[in-house]
Formats: sequence, structure tokens, C-alpha cells
Amino acid sequence: MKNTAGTEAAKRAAGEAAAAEVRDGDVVGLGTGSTAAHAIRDLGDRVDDGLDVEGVATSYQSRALAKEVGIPLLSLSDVARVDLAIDGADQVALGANALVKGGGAAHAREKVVASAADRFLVVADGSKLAEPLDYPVPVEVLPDALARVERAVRDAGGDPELRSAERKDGPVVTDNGNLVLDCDFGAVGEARSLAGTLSAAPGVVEHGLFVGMADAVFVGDDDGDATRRSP
Ligand SMILES: O=C[C@H](O)[C@H](O)[C@H](O)COP(=O)(O)O
Repeated sequence: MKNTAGTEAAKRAAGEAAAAEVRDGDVVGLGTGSTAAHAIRDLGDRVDDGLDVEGVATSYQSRALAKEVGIPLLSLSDVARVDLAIDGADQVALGANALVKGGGAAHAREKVVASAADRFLVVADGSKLAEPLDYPVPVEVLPDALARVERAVRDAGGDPELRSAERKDGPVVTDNGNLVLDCDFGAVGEARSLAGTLSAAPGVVEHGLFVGMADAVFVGDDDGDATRRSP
């Protein structure tokens, strides 16, 4: 379930401010979504001007965009470490350094890349800030474990809803061939604890709570300015 509230000006400001942190020789994690796309396009422009970087894509979408704008790519399966990763979020709680991600169902690979990054830079428009988090948490699920994981989510106090595809009958199938449950927990007071509970449920491939991972959050506004915030 996508959080689509922010304006393009705010997203662009955040994406480009984070992209400005990339230096010659860096290996860069390329996030997914409309905000990270601004960072990828900006990096593409700088590659045209001679910047020497390699990208690691977090989804089909970010790989396609990186190829389109000329960023050389490494395969995620070959990469254990990246210098920095730039990615969006559906909601950000700065005080708890907690994010909800996965509105585009890319959070499993995004978490692998963010965890491999020396610095994880989050890009978001101001509408994404919330204390506490209350956005439904995407949970990627092995198809055969769907009923079991739905029960685990309910036991944890959540209300799971199988994500439906648009322009296709039936559910969303992730880039990894799995299903997604959007799980409404209401206000999430203890994001770290909920993250642990979800991770421990057999059949959960990955969930969209990113706790304690962000090193900086670039928040864009409608005037086209961005502020660097420390979570
Ligand atoms: O699965 C998708 C990702 O986690 C995105 O980074 C997240 O949904 C934010 O996307 P957007 O910048 O388009 O709001």
C-alpha cells in the first residue's frame, strides 16, 4: 500500500540532496519508489558528467531506471557491502529511528542493501513524518505460509490484508515471487519489538519495519528545499 501524499517538488529536493552525498568511486545502493527515483536520475546526470560510481539495484524498477540513465550496475548477489544506500520510505518516525517501507513491495531487497551500507540515507517528503508510526506494515510472505502468517500477525495485534494487484486480477507478486500482507497495527509504540516478532514468524520473508538503520533522513518541502535530519 503506497503512501502517495507528497509533492514531486518535495520528493525531488530530498532525492537530489541525498544524491549530492555520493562521491567518486562509491558503490551506491539504489532504492525503489518515486522519491529514490529522483536520486537515481540525479546520479545518472552526474555519471554523464564523469562521476565514477557503481549502483546496486533494490528492485526491477530501480534496475530499469539505473540502466536508462546510464549508471553501471553490480549484481546484489555479488555484493556484501556498499558505501551508501539511498532509499525512500512510506513513513518515518525520527525519534525512534524507525521506518515503514515496502509500499512498492520492494522492502526485502531494500533491507538487504540498507544493511550492507556504511551509510543509509533516507529520502522523504515532509508528509511521511509521523510519531509514532501508524502506517500498515508490509510483510512479504512465502505463498504456502499465507494462512500461518496471517494468524501470527493477528496474534501480534495486527489486521492483515492481502495486497491486490492493480491492472491484474489477484494478488501482488513480489520481485521474489512472494505475496504481501499489509498489516495494520494501529499506532506502533514499540517498533523494535514488533519487528522482532514479525521476523520470528516462520514464512515471513521480510517485513517493512526498518528500526535503527537510518543514518540520516533528507526531508523535502514543497518549496524545493531539503533538510538533513538525524534520526
Ligand atoms: O517498496 C517500496 C519502497 O519501500 C519505497 O521506498 C517506499 O514505498 C517509498 O516510495 P515513494 O518514495 O514512492 O513514496
